[in-house]
Amino acid sequence: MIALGCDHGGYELKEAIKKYLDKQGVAYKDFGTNSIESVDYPEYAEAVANSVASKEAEKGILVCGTGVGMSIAANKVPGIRAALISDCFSAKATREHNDSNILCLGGRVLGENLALMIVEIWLNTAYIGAHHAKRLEMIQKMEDKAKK
Ligand SMILES: O=C(CO)[C@H](O)[C@H](O)[C@H](O)COP(=O)(O)O
Repeated sequence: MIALGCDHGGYELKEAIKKYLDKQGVAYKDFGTNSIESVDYPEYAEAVANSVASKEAEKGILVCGTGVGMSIAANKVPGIRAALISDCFSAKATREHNDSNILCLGGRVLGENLALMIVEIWLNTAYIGAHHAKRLEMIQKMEDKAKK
């Protein structure tokens, strides 16, 4: 299951992503928001990040105006590797190298076609491990130190 969340700046793109996931038969849980009425993105970032960190969701997708606020907020939750992506190369690389578990997108930045291409690549690319695993372990150690 994919956890989805957005603020008012990402609402339209989140709805387009839902239609895409429906067509692909991919299950999702929509954590809102559910209109273009102004809301505060950290609330939705936290809900989606908690769903991913607790393993309720396999991955998450967050959309705000730029994707920046969502990525900053989601990355505060231990275990989250949220990646703000606006191109296809990085969509593939962040799955292969970073094992990113949340994709952040800018609803006011990306056209719908490019955004959906990024979603498709990101959802369908596997983490390759190998020498990248050491780097993820280093990030994990940073989180462990911050907890103390
Ligand atoms: O958090 C953001 C920027 O880092 C998002 O783009 C928000 O959607 C944006 O800040 C919302 O702005 P608004 O003036 O409240 O519409």
